[in-house]
Amino acid sequence: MTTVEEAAPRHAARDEALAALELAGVVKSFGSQRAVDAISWSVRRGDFVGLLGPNGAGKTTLISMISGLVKIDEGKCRVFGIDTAKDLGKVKRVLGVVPQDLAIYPELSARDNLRFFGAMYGLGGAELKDRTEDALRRVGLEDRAVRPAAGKFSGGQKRRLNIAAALLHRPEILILDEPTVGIDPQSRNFVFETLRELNREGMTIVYVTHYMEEVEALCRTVAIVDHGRLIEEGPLERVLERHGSSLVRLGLSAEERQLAVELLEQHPEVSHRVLEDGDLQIAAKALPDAVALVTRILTDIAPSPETCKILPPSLETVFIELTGNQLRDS
Ligand SMILES: Nc1ncnc2c1ncn2[C@@H]1O[C@H](COP(=O)(O)OP(=O)(O)OP(=O)(O)O)[C@@H](O)[C@H]1O
Repeated sequence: MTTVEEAAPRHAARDEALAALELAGVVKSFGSQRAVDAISWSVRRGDFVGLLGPNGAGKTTLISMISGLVKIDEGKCRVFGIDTAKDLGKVKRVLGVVPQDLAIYPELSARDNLRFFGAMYGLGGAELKDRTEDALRRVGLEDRAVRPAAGKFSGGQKRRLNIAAALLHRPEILILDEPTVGIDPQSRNFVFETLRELNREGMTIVYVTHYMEEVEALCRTVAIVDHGRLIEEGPLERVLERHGSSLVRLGLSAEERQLAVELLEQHPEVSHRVLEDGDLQIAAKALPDAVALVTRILTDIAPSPETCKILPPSLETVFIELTGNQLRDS
């Protein structure tokens, strides 16, 4: 039997300069809706990238195109230089995907699940045994290898098993779609540590989520999608520097808001915007600028606002500044 390593594309391992992932003008429509709208994006080899966006932004569609589950309407996708439209078989040997939906057999033990998935990748004998045990160790399920059946696992344990299944063929790039939705804190920590370890060993990781704090905790690079478009990307620190304003949100009456807007219009050093819910949002690169104006609003115009919220620069304020919305459903 040909092992996965024997069959892996040698050029992918040789050429260090190759991007792990390259998308060029990728489009996917469902009926009249463009779920993915001309996304061009590149992921460096060895990077740990957070792909961040609200529900419905197009994240799952995008990764389904990368893994060949969904056909690309327009554009090109390459994984380590291999075109997914031309040679999906080779792509699958270097790509691991952990889907949002669990793909495990509930009546089988964790070990038997992994042996089954490993056999599907063409693994067998001692190699399959070693890799199964390694995958169980990495996700912290060694003591649950035999009992109970996977169907009796907690939600977090099932997700960890799902991750283990994607590691068996030792992919060079791993894409995880919302791997921590609905899991307990212990499993979440395990998932985080597993991913950090894999990345330290050189695996490129794309972590898809709508939890900004997870991207801040884990990733070096961030890509933000909204309404099917890539609206920002780059090293986390640089993105925070570029857009990470301090924000103040004030809940005011219509009359107070009108007076506050008139005051703010005289101060171009801070930007302002009336949000969909009627709150007034004030953004400034330098927090003292915002505080000085907010203090004037609170003393002269609205001594008792309904709400007053201050947000220091974070991915949340980046997202709000870029889209005018909070990350929905987060
Ligand atoms: N098979 C499909 N048929 C029709 N519309 C679809 C299909 N798959 C996705 N969509 C639509 O495309 C848009 C993007 O969906 P997608 O699942 O890619 O977003 P997402 O960012 O992954 O969101 P979530 O975090 O909720 O999974 C949504 O409006 C969704 O309803």
